[in-house]
Amino acid sequence: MSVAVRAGGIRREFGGRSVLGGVDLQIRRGEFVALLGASGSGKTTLLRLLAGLDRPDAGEVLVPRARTVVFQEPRLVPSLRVLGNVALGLPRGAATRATALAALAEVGLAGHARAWPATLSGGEAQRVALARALVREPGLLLLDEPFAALDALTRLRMQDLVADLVARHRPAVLLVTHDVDEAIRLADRVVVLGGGGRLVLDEPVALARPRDDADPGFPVLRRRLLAELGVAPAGRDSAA
Ligand SMILES: Nc1ncnc2c1ncn2[C@@H]1O[C@H](COP(=O)(O)OP(=O)(O)OP(=O)(O)O)[C@@H](O)[C@H]1O
Repeated sequence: MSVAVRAGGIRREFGGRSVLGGVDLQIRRGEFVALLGASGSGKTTLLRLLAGLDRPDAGEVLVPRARTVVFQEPRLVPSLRVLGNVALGLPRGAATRATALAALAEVGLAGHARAWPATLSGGEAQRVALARALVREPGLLLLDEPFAALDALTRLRMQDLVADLVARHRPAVLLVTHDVDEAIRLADRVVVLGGGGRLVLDEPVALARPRDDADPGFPVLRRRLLAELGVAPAGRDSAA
């Protein structure tokens, strides 16, 4: 399978302080990679470099031309209705309207096309942000803790929705998350960014889908990742 993302020797420092100390990361087309790491380890910095929102001090970043980012907050334009937000930046016309409506239907919000962002719940607004990202058929979808602000039940539903959408559209995905279970549930591979701003673990997730922690492999991988993150002593099953 061909490569969608090729990042090699990526370095980034801020004010003389090294944040990324030489990151090498490849993501194949259609592959879902979750990025874990302690707070401040540089996850968002790496995501921003792949998004083209920032430039590395050294190293090479090759990414698909079509990239979209979904952030922790939905970042909808309050003065545009839901449909206008999904179609924002696309050529106006019947074809765009039809694809934007189809994207809204995919996230279960076909009935909200004419609603204003202020009237949406947090989960609904984030689903609009997902529709806006997917309507562009990106080769690379970058998700920066997109479910972190949602309640636990909504978060689980959103994870299922993202799994479905990604299976259908097959973009390469980089998901930044603090949630080890979320990473295991969704990703084909989990990578961990360590203290020196380098990837210290790159682990395939070889569990059958749909995934849940009744699979004996789930807690084994959870323990391994938590130990790598320094969150829990190896041997404990429960998530942090
Ligand atoms: N534009 C910037 N200017 C100065 N420092 C920055 C900038 N962007 C990031 N940093 C610093 O780089 C470090 C890594 O930040 P980053 O947001 O990438 O970490 P993170 O792993 O995503 O953290 P978290 O999990 O808490 O969101 C932090 O110390 C942060 O203060």
